[in-house]
Amino acid sequence: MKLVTAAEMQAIEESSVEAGVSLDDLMENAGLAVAEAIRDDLGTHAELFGKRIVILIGPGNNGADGFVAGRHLSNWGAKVTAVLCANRKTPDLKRDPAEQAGVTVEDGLTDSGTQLLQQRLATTDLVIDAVLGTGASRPIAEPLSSLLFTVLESAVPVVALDLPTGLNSDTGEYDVAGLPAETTLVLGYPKIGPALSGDFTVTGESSVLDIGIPDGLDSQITATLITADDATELLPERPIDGHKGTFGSTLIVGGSKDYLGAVTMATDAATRSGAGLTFVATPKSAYDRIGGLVPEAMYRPLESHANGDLSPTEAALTAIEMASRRTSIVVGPGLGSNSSATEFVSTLLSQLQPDQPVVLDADALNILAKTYRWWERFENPAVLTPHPGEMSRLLGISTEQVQLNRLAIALEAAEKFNRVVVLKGAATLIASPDGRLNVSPWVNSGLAKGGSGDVLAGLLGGLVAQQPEDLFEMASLAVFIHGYAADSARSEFGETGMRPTDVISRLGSFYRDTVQVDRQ
Ligand SMILES: NC(=O)C1=CN([C@@H]2O[C@H](COP(=O)(O)OP(=O)(O)OC[C@H]3O[C@@H](n4cnc5c(N)ncnc54)[C@H](OP(=O)(O)O)[C@@H]3O)[C@@H](O)[C@H]2O)[C@@H](O)CC1
Ligand SMILES: [K+]
Repeated sequence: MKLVTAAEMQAIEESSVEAGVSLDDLMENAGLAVAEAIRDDLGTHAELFGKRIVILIGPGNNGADGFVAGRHLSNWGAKVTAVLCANRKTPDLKRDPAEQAGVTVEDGLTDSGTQLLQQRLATTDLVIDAVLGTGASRPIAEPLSSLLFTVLESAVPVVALDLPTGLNSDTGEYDVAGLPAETTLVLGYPKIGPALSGDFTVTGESSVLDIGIPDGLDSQITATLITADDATELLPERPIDGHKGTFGSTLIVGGSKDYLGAVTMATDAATRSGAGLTFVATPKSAYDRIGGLVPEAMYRPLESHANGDLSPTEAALTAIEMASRRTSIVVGPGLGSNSSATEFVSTLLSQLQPDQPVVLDADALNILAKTYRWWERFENPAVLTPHPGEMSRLLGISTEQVQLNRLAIALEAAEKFNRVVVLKGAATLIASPDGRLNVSPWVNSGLAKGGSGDVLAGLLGGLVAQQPEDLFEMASLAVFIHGYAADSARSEFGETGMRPTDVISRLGSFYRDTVQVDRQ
């Protein structure tokens, strides 16, 4: 499912006009679709008759849509009052027809406006928020903030038209002076901001309404929300007569004397990915304590000094030998980033067969961030899986800068490094150097715990092992499956109580559920 930015929606509007569907057509379609959705939600025309509806009208086209919806609702028997929450341009083309259809227009901007609205709300069944849509451009100020607060206090149910006022369509940032909705009726395409924030307390339940945008214009949209159907399509084939060689093999390079859990979780996750074989290369100091912990995997120690640190040159030779017949390699979980680990990673990456796909996670990313123009030092196709802190180090900017514009940052990093980038966070983003961008539908604070990233890296390594040509697709699939399993862990333990190991044990559930659907 495509997700639009405000600028893309604007461009689509312009292309619609060129294709013969005018802005007026779109607004008429939008207003009618909103009115129909409200009527259908109530059940019948009879239910709508006599209902008291207040429409909050803003300064732009969102407000114009509100007038069109009000016109239809009034024609169908509702008692509609449009409350002006901003000055509107004259002539106000959608206002006159609405008034002719019986809509009462009141000015919310006068001194007595808020008081009048307060009285009216006492007998109002429904508020339609047509104040701001995709054109919101600055913080909400007086007198609008008081008007919106009056509505919020009244506890009358709110239906937002296109977006709840205060919710930024691109970033998902929410202005606390805004108006949360019970329902959001989204026009044409879902907006990317709400998907990125994942805060459904602001949008309530969303549905997307068809407003008659001509077909074929969505190629202008960069971002796609990954749906369960998309993920099902991406699952690597599992031929009935396949053997373990059919499903590829992954090598996980990680662990250190100080960090033992990360590589174990990545390995455990890889064994639930469907890959045929999982190998682990871990420093001798770690091998002595965790070697064999995941019984399905094959472990080998990497040469270490007496103090437990890697012996970089010999260890890299061993890892390269182990990597030689593997169809994917994961580097990073728990590896540490001291000088031995840094030299080891540099040597390993520069000597791998250049067509071998690599998943770079955790400490591998911190090591690369310290390496001058690392992206030119090896040729291998790769997926990088940074969290915002790791991304800030990779790009040399602050974490706040990353968080403020995650979409652009993910795309910029993918293009600059010429690698697939998974920018983790609420609604993880997957960006490809060719400009494609997928958005995870999962938002789950239960994943904000040490170990979640290791699980994702191992799962991804195992998926890439099965389909090494399709890094963007496998990264998107891994993020989806990881989120799906985490959702199941959340239903059992809650966001507070769930652990990364609970996610691992549920990684198989998406395959199981999908296969069951397939066979029904
Ligand atoms: N694109 C499409 O295909 C279609 C779009 N459609 C509809 O159009 C909507 C977008 O319309 P829009 O561009 O007129 O923007 P909208 O949100 O109504 O308001 C912009 C106005 O608000 C003002 N303003 C900004 N921030 C503010 C603040 N904090 N407090 C107060 N004022 C503020 C801003 O002022 P400015 O920034 O210019 O100073 C400007 O005057 C879209 O959501 C959908 O409903 C459909 O009808 C048909 C198909
Ligand atoms: K709105």
